[in-house]
Amino acid sequence: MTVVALRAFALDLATPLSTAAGDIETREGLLVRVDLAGTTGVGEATPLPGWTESLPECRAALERARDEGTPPGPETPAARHAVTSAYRDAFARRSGRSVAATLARDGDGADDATGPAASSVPVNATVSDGSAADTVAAAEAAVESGYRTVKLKVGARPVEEDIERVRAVDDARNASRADGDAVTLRVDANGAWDRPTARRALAALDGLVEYVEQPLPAGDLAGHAALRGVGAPVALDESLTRYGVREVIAAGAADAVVLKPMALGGPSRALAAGHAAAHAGLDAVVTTTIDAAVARTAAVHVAAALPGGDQRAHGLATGDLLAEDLITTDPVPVENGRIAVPTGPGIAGDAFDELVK
Ligand SMILES: O=C(O)CCC(=O)c1ccccc1C(=O)O
Ligand SMILES: [Mg+2]
Repeated sequence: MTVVALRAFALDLATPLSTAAGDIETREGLLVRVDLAGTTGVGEATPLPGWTESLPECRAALERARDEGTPPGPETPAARHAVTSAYRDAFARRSGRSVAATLARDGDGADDATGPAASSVPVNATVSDGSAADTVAAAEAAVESGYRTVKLKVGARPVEEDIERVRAVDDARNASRADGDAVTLRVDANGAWDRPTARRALAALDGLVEYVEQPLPAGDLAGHAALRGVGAPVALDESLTRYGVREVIAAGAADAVVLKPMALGGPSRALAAGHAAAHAGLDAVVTTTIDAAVARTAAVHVAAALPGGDQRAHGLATGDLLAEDLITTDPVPVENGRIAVPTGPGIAGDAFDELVK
């Protein structure tokens, strides 16, 4: 397999995503085209410092891959994501199957046969930090458009205000809920809290939210282990990226894990982490780092290939956070809170080929 072309892109968000770790306003990255014995594959690197290498480091790794044939290593996960997902694309296209079909078939070894990939996956709406009124309005709009899981960014304001925000959304969901039409809430603190604050939040949010994502800083595995059972379940995202799934499992630090293929080095690695989590009895959710269409679509295939991937909402509804995307027709639009998994060969057939010549 050879990297034959690179192309840089930059995309603004429609409105900045406001989180406890700062605002995300723009996403820049590179598209990669590979050749696998005459078959084309396209992949995307959209680095996000804090989660991955920087853009210059990513570009340098991809230029080395193109010019010297050196595969990007674990220190440049976004570059590795681009090359390995392009390879998955080409490999699947060669056999006329979708990436999800090839991933589900490959599994994580023979003992991990997981059955066919899901044909669609549920996704959560992603709601920025904001006032209680703005948060309720955004959550209601999401539910109105069909989402059944809503994730609120928390940790950017005093914890009592965040608890009030969640209670306000809960009140609204109970007031408007028709029978059998439950709405699930989850929150993401992006590592903002200290241990006492996290204890307070998890106790107060018990029964209100499905889980609290990354309540404590990434490095505090022991703190997360001690938080389990205090109240709402714990999901780890930044810690998973930093330590890997095996250390998180060994530390007993999480009830669920959040898998970002861009930060983990590509679809196959993200899927392997999901299998390891499932073996240990942990739920796994796939999300983007607010990627462009190629990586977002690749991540949908990963979610579809996970055991139980069609059960729990994934953080893949991030396309609408962008003001514009690489192509005008979204291959993975959200409809009624779900994304249909593309069935054509590869990530999305030849939909991306024109983008990187
Ligand atoms: O999970 C989602 O709903 C969307 C993805 C998301 O929140 C995110 C996007 C970019 C960087 C970090 C994160 C995060 O999950 O912390
Ligand atoms: Mg997160």
